[in-house]
Amino acid sequence: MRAISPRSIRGEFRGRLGGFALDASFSVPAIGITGLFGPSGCGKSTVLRCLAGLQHLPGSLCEVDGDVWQDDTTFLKPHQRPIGYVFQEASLFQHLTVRDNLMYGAPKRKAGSLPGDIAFDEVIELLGLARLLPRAPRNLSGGERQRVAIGRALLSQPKLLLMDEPLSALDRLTKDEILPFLERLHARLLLPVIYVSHDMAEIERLADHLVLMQAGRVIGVGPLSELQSNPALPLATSRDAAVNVDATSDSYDAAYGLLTLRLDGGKLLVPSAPVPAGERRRIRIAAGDVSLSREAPRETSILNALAVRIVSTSAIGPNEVLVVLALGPAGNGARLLARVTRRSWDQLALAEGLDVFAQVKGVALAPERAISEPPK
Ligand SMILES: Nc1ncnc2c1ncn2[C@@H]1O[C@H](COP(=O)(O)OP(=O)(O)OP(=O)(O)O)[C@@H](O)[C@H]1O
Repeated sequence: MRAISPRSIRGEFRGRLGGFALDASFSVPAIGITGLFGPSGCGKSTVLRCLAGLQHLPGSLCEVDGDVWQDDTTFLKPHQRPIGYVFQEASLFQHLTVRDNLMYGAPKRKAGSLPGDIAFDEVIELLGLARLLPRAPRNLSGGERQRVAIGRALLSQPKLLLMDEPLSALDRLTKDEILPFLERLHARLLLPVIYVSHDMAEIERLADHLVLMQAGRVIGVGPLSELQSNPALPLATSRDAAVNVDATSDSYDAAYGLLTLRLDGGKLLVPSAPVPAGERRRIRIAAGDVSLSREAPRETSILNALAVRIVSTSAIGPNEVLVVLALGPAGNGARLLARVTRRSWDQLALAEGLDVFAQVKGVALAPERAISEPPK
């Protein structure tokens, strides 16, 4: 008998849709946000529709947190699956107020009355909806409409929230307005989310885990930073390759406006407004902002020079080398990427396994983000 894994979301979806062949298998933790990422047409929305039961591919498997939604003998219809679904464009009922839209689809019991329920007031507060409650949908901006759609999905008390490119219909400014709301949801709610996007910037801000797709297949599954630093995957070799690392704020130097962040295997100094000690923040370090040196750099204006070990290398084109680095003197801390010229690689006689120094020219600190605890 096949073991059902609690606290995980498992999908094995196979089949043909017209000329498109899907063969996508993954297992991710049933906590936090899992990004489903890949180029247009690779099958992301189809996988989401399979999870929702909107697409039935016989012979497939779907298990969520210990419950079987699909196997050889079971196929739960969409309304039998405890899911919330947020689409690209919010489809609100025009004849209902925002309050009534929010309560549409909510279970008849009082929200918050069962353990694990998301309370009405909490949703209103998290999504900043209080002043919108009496309004009609036609009097809302695109961003406000999408926040209401997210609130409505949450109040249906789902076990899994599916979001299909929820920001892609919005302009840049509106996206930036909504992202902090999504980050707050992520920090405060335990609800697992599968988040489809083809915008890596969104994935980098929100996702804990990633399912990477290409042409109907899953080509990588795992924690975001692991996939970002895997040279066999296209994220690491792309022009704007970067690694996102979760760090903890340490001391703050008010005289220079510099925050010390602790990360697995090292410390970084980042220009920042004051941040209380002990706060978890996500940082982004681009491969192009990391250079290597054999000696500990002295008399340099670069704030951060970290002891690292060279884990692996691969050529990118004829004149560049992608270097995977591990922080810490023992080379077992957080991973970073560096992109150096082949000439520098040869001149410095760099090699895999060597202990060197990584000079980090720029670190982007996420504006404000409490990171949910990783699964036990
Ligand atoms: N019911 C269907 N019949 C035939 N082909 C389909 C059907 N549903 C999806 N497809 C095809 O499957 C492929 C994957 O579509 P899907 O919408 O899942 O991709 P996607 O990765 O979400 O793309 P995008 O980012 O552009 O939304 C596409 O080529 C699409 O035309």
